[in-house]
Amino acid sequence: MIKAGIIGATGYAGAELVRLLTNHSKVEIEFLTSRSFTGQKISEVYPALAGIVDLKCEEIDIKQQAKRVDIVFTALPHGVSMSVVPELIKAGVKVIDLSGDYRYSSQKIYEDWYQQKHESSELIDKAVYGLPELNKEEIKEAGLVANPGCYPTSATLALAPVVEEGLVDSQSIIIDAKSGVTGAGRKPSRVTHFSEVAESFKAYKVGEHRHTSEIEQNLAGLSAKEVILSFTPHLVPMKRGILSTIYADLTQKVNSKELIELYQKFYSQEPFARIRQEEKMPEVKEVTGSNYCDLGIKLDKRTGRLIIISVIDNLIKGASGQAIQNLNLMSDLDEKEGLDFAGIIP
Ligand SMILES: NC(=O)C1=CN([C@@H]2O[C@H](COP(=O)(O)OP(=O)(O)OC[C@H]3O[C@@H](n4cnc5c(N)ncnc54)[C@H](OP(=O)(O)O)[C@@H]3O)[C@@H](O)[C@H]2O)C=CC1
Ligand SMILES: CC(=O)N[C@@H](CCC(=O)OP(=O)(O)O)C(=O)O
Repeated sequence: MIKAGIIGATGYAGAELVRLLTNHSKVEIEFLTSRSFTGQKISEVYPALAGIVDLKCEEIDIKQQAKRVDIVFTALPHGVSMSVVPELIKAGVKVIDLSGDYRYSSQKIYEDWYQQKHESSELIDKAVYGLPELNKEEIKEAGLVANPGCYPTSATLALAPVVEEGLVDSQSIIIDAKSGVTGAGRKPSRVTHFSEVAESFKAYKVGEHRHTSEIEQNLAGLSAKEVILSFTPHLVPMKRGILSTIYADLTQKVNSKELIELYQKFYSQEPFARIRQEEKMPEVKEVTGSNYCDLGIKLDKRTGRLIIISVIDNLIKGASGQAIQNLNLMSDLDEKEGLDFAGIIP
């Protein structure tokens, strides 16, 4: 059995890791950490786990915790992850970090967009970006995986096939994405509490969200040309899910059938990317509770513009499910282990 620890287990991403790992046949959870709930059982924090995982939350103590495990998930806010990851790596433990701290190959881009100094820049070159559909072989060999952000997962999977083929103008891309409120984490805030969010719908960080740079980095790796795009995130009154509507100008004439075939070919070996063939576009509820990213592709015949709809569950394919997919690859297991289930119906 692979022994795993989860640091930041009482947050939404950490708790989702706990929940999903209870169905993983090759992983045993060895420890969980939290500051606010030290000494309490995770099943007291989340009664849904009662009788399934009753481990007590511990304080972070890397020296002794690193000896007990093979792999650690760090589900901490960005800026905090980089204060624990170096010690874990030094202790010889594999790490999957869910924050933004190790997602960038350029320290400067990280510091510009996250507005903070990178405290462990020596690990930037060692970290592998954990998007299995694009980076599988590197992830298999990695000691430190930087799990992607939720919006970048949805947008990158939607655009990768056409950007790689040079079929879209890399400066014409517009990503209009909407997220459920769990994307902002469990910590309460004025922006996310019920009466602020319910029955409303708003754009935020317009023209300046940090995920713009992560998506650009991902697509630049596939494109022969510079990628500069517009990304606007929105908050919608639902708990989970992201729907991205993406627009891009085509560089050459292609028809809908050819586009769908391109996507099917690109993702033919990928168990968690599903391409819609029919007219009906994917909906958030069709992936909620699952690790799938569903993609709908449409050519707007009047404008000749490509429109892509991409849906994921932000806590699963956008965070904890993808982290388990990465663990499977790093551990030479079936990529689908512990994740092979449909979303919740309806
Ligand atoms: N929510 C989502 O949809 C996604 C989240 N992510 C990333 O995953 C990470 C976790 O996110 P999420 O679970 O939503 O966030 P939460 O705010 O829900 O949870 C954060 C966790 O970290 C702990 N924590 C917070 N501050 C500190 C600190 N200074 N020292 C030690 N522990 C701390 C919290 O517990 P306590 O305060 O008790 O210590 C809690 O367990 C973040 O980096 C986030 O950006 C990535 C993709 C999607
Ligand atoms: C709805 C909401 O607030 N979402 C978060 C993104 C969550 C995520 O993926 O963030 P990381 O890059 O920090 O891991 C945000 O916009 O900041």
